[in-house]
Amino acid sequence: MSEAKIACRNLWKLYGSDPAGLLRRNHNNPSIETIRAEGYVPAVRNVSFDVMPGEILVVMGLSGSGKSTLLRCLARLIEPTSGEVMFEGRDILAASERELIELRRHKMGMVFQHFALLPHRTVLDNVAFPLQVRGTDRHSREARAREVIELVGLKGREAYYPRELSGGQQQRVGIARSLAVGPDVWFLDEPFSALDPLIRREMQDEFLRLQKVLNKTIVFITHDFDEAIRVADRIAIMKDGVVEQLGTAEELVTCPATPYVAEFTRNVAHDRLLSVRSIMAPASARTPDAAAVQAQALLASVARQVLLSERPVDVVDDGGVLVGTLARNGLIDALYGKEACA
Ligand SMILES: Nc1ncnc2c1ncn2[C@@H]1O[C@H](COP(=O)(O)OP(=O)(O)OP(=O)(O)O)[C@@H](O)[C@H]1O
Repeated sequence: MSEAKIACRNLWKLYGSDPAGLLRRNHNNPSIETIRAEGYVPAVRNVSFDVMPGEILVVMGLSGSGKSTLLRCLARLIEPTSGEVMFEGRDILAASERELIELRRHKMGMVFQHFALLPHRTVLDNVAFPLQVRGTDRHSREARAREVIELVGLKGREAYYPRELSGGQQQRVGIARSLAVGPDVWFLDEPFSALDPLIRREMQDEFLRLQKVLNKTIVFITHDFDEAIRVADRIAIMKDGVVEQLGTAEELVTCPATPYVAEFTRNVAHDRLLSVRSIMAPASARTPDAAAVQAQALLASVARQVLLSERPVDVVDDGGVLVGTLARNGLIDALYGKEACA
């Protein structure tokens, strides 16, 4: 039995007059050429993956690659054409409308790029709104709203109206609102895309800080690979509705499965992404050198030492135990040489 929080299997979403019929006529696996030739839009094609509890899965891809459709299918805001979506082991495609509403109200939080705050309500009322919808009494919902407002760093602005806040602050209100109901799962569709780069970075840091405290299961859409690297545990790269590769940022960068993935990851500075552990050579047990480097350190932070050392540098884990060595040529190969993909 899978322990995944969310699992989708063979998920399809095609737009057109009779997408289910198209799938049936083509053994549930029509080619993209057939789909297009018959006048259908291939939004999501045969996508399967698991999102584990506490994991941040980032979905990336160019505009139109199917990211939002996929995300909405996971929450069943859009009805998939076929396939399976399991939420905590429950088939949500079999859930009734009432069960779905309950699930979304209690278990799912959503934040979108253009988060529609209610303009005539204060920050406090905006954040408390989902609880009001749920029927929570005023005292409890306001207490909870104040708690999450503080969590996102907006304490003191409870009585402001959205128009009195900056874009970043408004997005924080959106985030607080989605957190008010205490969801287990968070769906974030380009939550920071509308913000300018500095604020965006600040929000990413804030988001990571929050996630450390909250430990949600998160599906996060972005079209920015730098953002993906910063926030993701794993990244799924989509093209024309298909997940071309799903893996850690390191895997995507060092072993891109397709030219499209390679194109996405081409400009990533390897030394700021790869850890010593990912390229070190194994070592047999012995006492490490005093100048050993940490296995989880980024290559950028150890490059000088390794390049200036005549001998391979020892690598130790958190506990100071020798776990490998890193030689100058190993570092040069990883940064400038040909990648070694298994
Ligand atoms: N209601 C709809 N009817 C027909 N086609 C649609 C509909 N919604 C989305 N599509 C198409 O499905 C494809 C995937 O769209 P989707 O919005 O999921 O892409 P995306 O990767 O999220 O793009 P963006 O980054 O621009 O938001 C696109 O070709 C889009 O035009």
